[in-house]
Amino acid sequence: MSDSLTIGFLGAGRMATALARGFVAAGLVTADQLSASDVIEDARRRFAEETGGTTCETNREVVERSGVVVVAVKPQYVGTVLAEVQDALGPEHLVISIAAGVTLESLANNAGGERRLVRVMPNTPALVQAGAAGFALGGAATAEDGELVARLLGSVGVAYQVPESLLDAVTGLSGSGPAYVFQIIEGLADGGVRAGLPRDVAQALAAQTLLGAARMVLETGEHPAVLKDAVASPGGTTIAGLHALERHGVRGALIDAVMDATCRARELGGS
Ligand SMILES: NC(=O)C1=CN([C@@H]2O[C@H](COP(=O)(O)OP(=O)(O)OC[C@H]3O[C@@H](n4cnc5c(N)ncnc54)[C@H](OP(=O)(O)O)[C@@H]3O)[C@@H](O)[C@H]2O)C=CC1
Ligand SMILES: O=C(O)[C@@H]1CCC=N1
Repeated sequence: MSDSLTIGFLGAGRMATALARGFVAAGLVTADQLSASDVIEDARRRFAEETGGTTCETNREVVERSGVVVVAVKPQYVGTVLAEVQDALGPEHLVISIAAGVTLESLANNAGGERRLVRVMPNTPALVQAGAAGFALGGAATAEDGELVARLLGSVGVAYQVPESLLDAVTGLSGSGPAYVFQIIEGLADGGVRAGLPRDVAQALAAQTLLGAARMVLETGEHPAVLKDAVASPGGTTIAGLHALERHGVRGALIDAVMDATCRARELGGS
């Protein structure tokens, strides 16, 4: 933990709260090093309750209290928020935007080209230290800024530095991905209930199965197809289930989901 690290969120919504809670749970900061502003009083109250951080009435106040300023409003409000705080931002600030699609160029236009800017795409599992994020540094960001961002995101999951051109793909895959997986868990649990299991048991088995399978991919380093083949006995149950998934085009649906979300991120960024 660094006592001098102060992190302020402009926008105290779901992603800001997930990151802030994750940073505290990881021991990276204590609650008194966090602050957030939001136009919605309820969002400020929830941020304070869930993170223990300070909430401010204005975005400027957050900027004045913070070394790291995280822009966590919806993409369409990023320009307005940055323009509002532009003259409170100085060389002492590292500005991190987590907004889908919003480019470093657009951030620089609104925050000032000389500002140290980093574009990040996190995801909500940061809340439970299982986040997956990508980031790209703006022109004025230093190598130390990159290290700090890697440390921040690394404290709540994994983080990859990528060329900015790939951040929309990161958004379509891991930024939006938790929602796809929640839908898959819901569907598996429904299947379990359909087959006669109690709902709570079905949901726990579904979620644990995803967790276990994901850990096997990460920890064995095997190709998922190899691990899949090891589950499927000849003429057995698994190949019957896999056949159903193939009939319904599950892999194609997932590829489409990532591509559609990536395209939407590009649209949000104006390209
Ligand atoms: N949720 C997720 O899983 C992820 C989100 N992101 C990105 O994070 C950003 C925030 O998303 P999310 O947390 O889901 O959104 P939320 O709507 O939960 O949070 C954004 C908050 O900012 C408030 N806000 C709007 N305008 C201002 C303003 N001028 N000053 C201060 N606060 C303001 C919002 O109010 P209002 O509702 O009126 O807008 C809202 O409470 C987005 O840009 C999104 O692309 C990135 C990765 C994952
Ligand atoms: O749905 C969205 O636009 C945001 C960005 C990635 C996840 N949630």
